[in-house]
Amino acid sequence: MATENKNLSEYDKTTIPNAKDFRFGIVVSEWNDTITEGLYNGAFEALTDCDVPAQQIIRWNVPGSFELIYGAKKMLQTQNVDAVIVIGCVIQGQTKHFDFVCEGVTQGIKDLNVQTDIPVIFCVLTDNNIQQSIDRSGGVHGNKGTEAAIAAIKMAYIRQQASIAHTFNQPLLSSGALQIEDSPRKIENE
Ligand SMILES: Nc1c(NC[C@H](O)[C@H](O)[C@H](O)CO)[nH]c(=O)[nH]c1=O
Ligand SMILES: CC(=O)[C@@H](O)COP(=O)(O)O
Repeated sequence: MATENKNLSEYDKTTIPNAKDFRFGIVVSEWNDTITEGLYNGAFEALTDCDVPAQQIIRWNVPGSFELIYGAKKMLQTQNVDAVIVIGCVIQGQTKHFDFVCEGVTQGIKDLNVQTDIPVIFCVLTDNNIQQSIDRSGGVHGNKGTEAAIAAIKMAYIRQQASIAHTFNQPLLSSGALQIEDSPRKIENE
């Protein structure tokens, strides 16, 4: 399904875990800042709508989308957060630079998700033109910042529940609910 068939701002609060105790880092690229500010506002408003206190949302700015990688890495290393959202807008220019920036950021953020324990949510528009960016940052297709905020809450919850499940050696059910048995299973290979 392409974005044009899905409004990025739609979410069902009944399907979203309790986020009031989570802390979120948001790293925002200053390139195409009219777009990235719109994405940030979508993310911030969705987080607060899901009961995340504003004081639990940390924002850092970086020059461009390529710097989102380092900014997110330092956020993870120095801040007590449950998830990080990186926000950028890369728009095709006259050269191949677009390709390298998009690929570099994609791979860099993927690497952070593999190498660290904190989920990093990819809220980077990679558009052919400014109109596509406008449409996806609060325009006709909704706001990708909103989508990213909801993803951040859900991934922070999975991280939290998976940690508890591991501690008690209990299964984490597909619903995301823990199945804590009366007496925790004997830990294998004790
Ligand atoms: N053209 C865009 C860029 N380019 C800048 C790079 O992201 C980076 O800051 C520079 O290469 C220095 O390392 N960045 C965007 O976010 N969006 C663009 O459209
Ligand atoms: C993504 C970019 O770096 C690009 O917008 C820069 O424009 P150009 O390719 O014309 O130098």
